[in-house]
Amino acid sequence: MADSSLPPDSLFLGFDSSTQSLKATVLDSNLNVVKSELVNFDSDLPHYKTKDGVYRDATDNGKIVSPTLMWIEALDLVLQRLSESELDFEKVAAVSGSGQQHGSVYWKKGSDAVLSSLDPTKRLVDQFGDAFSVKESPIWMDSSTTVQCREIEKAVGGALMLAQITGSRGYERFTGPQIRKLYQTQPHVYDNTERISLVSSFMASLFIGSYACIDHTDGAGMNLMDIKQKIWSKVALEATAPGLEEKLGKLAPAHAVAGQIAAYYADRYNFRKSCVVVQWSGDNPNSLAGLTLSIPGDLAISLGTSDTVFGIASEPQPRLEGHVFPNPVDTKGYMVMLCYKNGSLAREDVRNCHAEKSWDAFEKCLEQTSPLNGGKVGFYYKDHEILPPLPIGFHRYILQNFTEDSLEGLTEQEVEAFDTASEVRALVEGQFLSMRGHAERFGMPSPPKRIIATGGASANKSILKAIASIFGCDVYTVQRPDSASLGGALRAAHGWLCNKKGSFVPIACLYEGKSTALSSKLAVSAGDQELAHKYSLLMKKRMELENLLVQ
Ligand SMILES: O=C(CO)[C@@H](O)[C@H](O)CF
Repeated sequence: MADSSLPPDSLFLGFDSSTQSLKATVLDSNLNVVKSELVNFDSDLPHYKTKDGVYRDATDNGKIVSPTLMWIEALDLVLQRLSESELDFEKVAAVSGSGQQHGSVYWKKGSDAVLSSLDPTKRLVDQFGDAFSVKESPIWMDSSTTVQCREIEKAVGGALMLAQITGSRGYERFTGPQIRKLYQTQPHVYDNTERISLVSSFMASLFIGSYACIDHTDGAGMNLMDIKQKIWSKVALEATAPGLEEKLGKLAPAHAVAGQIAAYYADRYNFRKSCVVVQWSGDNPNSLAGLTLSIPGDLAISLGTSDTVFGIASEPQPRLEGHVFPNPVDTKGYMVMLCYKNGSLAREDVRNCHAEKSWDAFEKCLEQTSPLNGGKVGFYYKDHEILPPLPIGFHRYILQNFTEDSLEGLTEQEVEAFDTASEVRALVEGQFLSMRGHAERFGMPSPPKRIIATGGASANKSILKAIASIFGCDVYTVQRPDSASLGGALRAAHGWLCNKKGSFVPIACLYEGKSTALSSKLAVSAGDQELAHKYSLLMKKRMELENLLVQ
């Protein structure tokens, strides 16, 4: 394996600009976490008046956005907090990070001049007040572009064709449909936009003081990039909006250096001038890196604002469900993923409605109820769901003649509510039964060799037990639930090493054989296989009920 030595006294700084917060993680050259900071948008930046980091526009069906300047001010604040924690910025050799996928930032004409002349005596947020043609960025929770999805699909030859070209069929949250909606509804704003960034490349641009490229992995979350050739797809661009390629700029590999850190950071925070900024990428791709997911049979489940299931694949096999992205840390491989919108916010909603707003009470409800929930099956869509594409709504069924061992003669009765404890279990089992059902439909390993769980809810043992029972495999966790910012720091080190070697170096050479913050440990052993079989029957019934809801 190549020499993986990182300079002994160097640090690697990773960020995660997600839906609700901006996190920072600092790794030393042994890949141990030496510092971490977090800025929560709602509580630390209350003057933006977001809820869970977003604005839900009640009038425009499904429109969900976030104030672009809030993300910038969060960066000012997290750097200030790192400075107050006495981080020696001079030791930082490389910076990288992750951004929530699909979100888009619209730079007004002339803003490259602002980026390239930042005044170190001022905060960043005080210098970008007039830099954006769109002040509130559409983000991944938005579901207002169904029309644009169908138009783009039709123009390229259908949903499956778009998936085969770009890795996904048209999805409302994807950047291409969002751009098309802007072009159609605000053409003057579109014309006045000189660069369109993803959240990932937007944050990288702030660090290098010029427009950063979009990377091959996050670029696959746009319905615009050819995932095999890793170039912009001409047919997809033309189906979306005119003159788009010029506004997107060039693509680059996720491990490439986006640029040298801007003088602003050396002057204001004492970063070394030679500090490199490695391409940022999407949050889930960074989590894949942070979890060191490299075994084909493994699956990761990330329990954050969104819930995602992802793994690696050697060949892209896009379908009408799910997503395929180039692997951010393997130039030949791919990442496969499912995404759910009703993740942590749905769990919090059920906790608040049925478990006294307490995670302890939530956990007690799970412990007081039995696996399979006596045949009580629920669908909890507080927000418009992605998988399956269903509107806001709650659906509850009690399976009649439920024997756990057979679907024979099984009928279902729809009800308004379950008892409190069953509501909690129905939500949890419903989320993971759906994941298992759609993972199998997407061709993901079933059962997986093991599941590595990350994200806030991965600290909840009862939830991990449900995952182990439903998937019938061991469940591992990592030391830290913030795998995206950890992945950002690891990718900073990886990109630094590739840059030093002048060629791609397998990321495993950084951590193989070492015990680091990236190591995972067994949290819950696989449930008994008989129970997993019973869950497979319940899953089949649930998928039938879901199909009826979708029709
Ligand atoms: O839309 C998603 C992935 O496709 C979400 O997981 C966002 O990346 C969350 F920020």
